[in-house]
Amino acid sequence: MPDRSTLLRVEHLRKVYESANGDVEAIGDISFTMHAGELVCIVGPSGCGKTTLLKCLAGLLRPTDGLVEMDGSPVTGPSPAMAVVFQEYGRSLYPWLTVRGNVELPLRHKKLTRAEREKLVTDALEAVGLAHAGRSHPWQLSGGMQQRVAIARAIAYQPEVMIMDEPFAAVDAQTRADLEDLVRELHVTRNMSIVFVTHDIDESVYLGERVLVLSKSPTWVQEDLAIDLPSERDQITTRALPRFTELRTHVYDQIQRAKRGETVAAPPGR
Ligand SMILES: Nc1ncnc2c1ncn2[C@@H]1O[C@H](COP(=O)(O)OP(=O)(O)OP(=O)(O)O)[C@@H](O)[C@H]1O
Repeated sequence: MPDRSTLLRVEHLRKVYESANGDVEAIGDISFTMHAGELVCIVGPSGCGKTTLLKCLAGLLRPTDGLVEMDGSPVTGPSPAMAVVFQEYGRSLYPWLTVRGNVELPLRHKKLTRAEREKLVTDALEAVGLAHAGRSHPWQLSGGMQQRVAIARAIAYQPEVMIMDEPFAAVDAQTRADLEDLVRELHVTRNMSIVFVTHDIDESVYLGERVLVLSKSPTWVQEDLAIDLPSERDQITTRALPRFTELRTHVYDQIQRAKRGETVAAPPGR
């Protein structure tokens, strides 16, 4: 049985950017919790504050108000319990290091023996199907393979939660499908807890056990939708299920409402 204890708690999170041209209230009031072993997707209209939310979760940005808690402790900065995978894999990998070197780099901050580091790197590269590519350099690999390296680096770090910000937006459709299946596999076989931000509605329904639909900015959680599809998913049969169509139509409709600024449920505390 997966552990369903509370892993991440977000309470009345608010973020206002201050700038010379005036303040921008990106996040209005967001609250939700996530259990260990869950895969939660976050979608919303363009510019609604998805990246801002993710940066607050990862401790890369300080909220204006509210609380992010990981395992019951406030997140006040980047935490070893979290690993972030960004869309721009090209910029997140070091071209002068080999694939193994890139995956190993963050582990140097952990108190591990060389043998332990080697084992974690080998295991992570196997998990993403790149056991054969350890001696290559990132620039010798396709975009999809480079993103696999970035995912391997996150896995090797053994975070309690992997946070992914539109990680497949820059790859072609076939590669994207393969990478989606990799994320499902990591979640199912390794019980990995994953927060996955995407602008792609079908992707959110295909991957998630829950989909949080955000309102337009200043953002709140317009809907927290349970995705009641079978845990075993594949690109052809799952996407052909009538329930898949119902769920993606529902999320699409919610996002259209969000864009129009229609209040579907009362924003908490507003
Ligand atoms: N550093 C900043 N200073 C001022 N305003 C900002 C800053 N970063 C983001 N914003 C504003 O905050 C709001 C939310 O931006 P954010 O990038 O978090 O949204 P997003 O949903 O990730 O966008 P996209 O759909 O384009 O990926 C937008 O109005 C944006 O212009």
